[in-house]
Amino acid sequence: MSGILLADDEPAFQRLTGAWLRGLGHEVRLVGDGNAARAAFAEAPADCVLLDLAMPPHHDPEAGLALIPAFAPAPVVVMTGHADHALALKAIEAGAWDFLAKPVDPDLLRVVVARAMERARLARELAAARAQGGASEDMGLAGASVPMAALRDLIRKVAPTRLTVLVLGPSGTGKELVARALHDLSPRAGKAMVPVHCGAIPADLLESELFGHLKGSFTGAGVDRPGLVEVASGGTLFLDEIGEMPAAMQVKLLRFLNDGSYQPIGARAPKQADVRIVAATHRDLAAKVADGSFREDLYYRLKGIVLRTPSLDERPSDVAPLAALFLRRAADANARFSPEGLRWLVARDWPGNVRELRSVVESAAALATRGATGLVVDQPDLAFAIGDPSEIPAMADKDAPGLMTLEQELSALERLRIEQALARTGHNHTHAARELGLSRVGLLKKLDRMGLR
Ligand SMILES: Nc1ncnc2c1ncn2[C@@H]1O[C@H](COP(=O)(O)OP(=O)(O)OP(=O)(O)O)[C@@H](O)[C@H]1O
Repeated sequence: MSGILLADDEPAFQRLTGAWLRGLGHEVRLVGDGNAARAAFAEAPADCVLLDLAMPPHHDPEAGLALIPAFAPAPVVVMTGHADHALALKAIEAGAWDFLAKPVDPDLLRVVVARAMERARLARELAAARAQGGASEDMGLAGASVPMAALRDLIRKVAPTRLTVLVLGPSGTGKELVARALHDLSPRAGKAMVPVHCGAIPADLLESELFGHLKGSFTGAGVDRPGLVEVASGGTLFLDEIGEMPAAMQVKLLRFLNDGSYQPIGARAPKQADVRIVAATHRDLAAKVADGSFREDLYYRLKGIVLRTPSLDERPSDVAPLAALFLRRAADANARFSPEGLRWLVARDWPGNVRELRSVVESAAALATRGATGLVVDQPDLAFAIGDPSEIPAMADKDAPGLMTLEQELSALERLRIEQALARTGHNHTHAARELGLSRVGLLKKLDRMGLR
């Protein structure tokens, strides 16, 4: 059984929300308290868990927070009272995937659940691919170009060691996939690989996130919580966006790298963990060292082994095979590009690299027409997916610039900017909203208005 597990103690909310989600085609199981939720999940995991934080038997949000890890690896969406922003933040810190304020807006619920289900689907696909091929020949890193083959060779050499690795390369070039491959090809493959996005966690939470805390060590620390280094024990800790790590944490990380010791917040004695560190950034770390925002000693400690992920314009021969791979994954084995579509893909620049290519191909696959021989993705589908009206024959009229009113032109521009931000951020609404200077809710409203959700 998969689908959604909805845990909430209000019968009316359960009934209405359950019915709404079922109406959207999801399978939904309903439970009314924390213990039942844990038991239901243990019996049959769900793709996504919707969790009210203050349920019987404790009616205590801290107890609700403590439940979250029991649902791993399913994404957990917590539901909190309207004014409970601090609680929502704690829930995210405790590993929740997203949160919804009550009363829950049904449209927001639909989007949040769709995102969570998508994540679960990707995790399943990945697990299936791994189970099929173990560490497959291309290690999940597609591309036959010379730089990619060289990168895979290096990964094969470095993976079995326990050396710290720094992965450098532009955004969207597969740095996280490299970390994953290093882990999967190492003797640590049976243990966890724990990714931490150093830039996404507020500076004052990062220490507790990484090293854990003891109950009562700061306001809100209601229970002892192990840090991610402990969760990753025996495995790999992937520190993404290491360049964003606050200065105070850099010192503590250096100590951990040097002798494997760390101190949970509130603990009297240091602890030890056996963790391999893989760090990554798209930033110029040397420049950060020069301007004083990154510690030189940590930089040299990390820089022992550096792997570089090449941008797509350094390996144009990979564009077509990667696009074909993403299209097969998004649709089916018979899906293909029209010759014009393929030419367009290969001829353009991909500043957002593989992430952008993947997102454009996936959106275009959803828009494309299915003919007798299968799905054919044509150039206008791709141009529309990338949000460039000037490249869509039906919309572009370069000889008649006066045809669009100012309002039409502005809304086309607005749509273009939004679609580009979505493509760049892999359809992450929070990141796209930040990039556009909008609130997440503001962005979602615009997406609704434009029919883009
Ligand atoms: N060589 C590749 N083969 C298949 N998929 C790839 C490849 N490179 C990147 N991708 C896909 O592109 C997307 C971005 O990859 P990833 O998150 O690893 O990039 P990144 O370099 O870590 O980006 P950022 O610096 O923004 O965190 C993911 O969906 C990933 O699966």
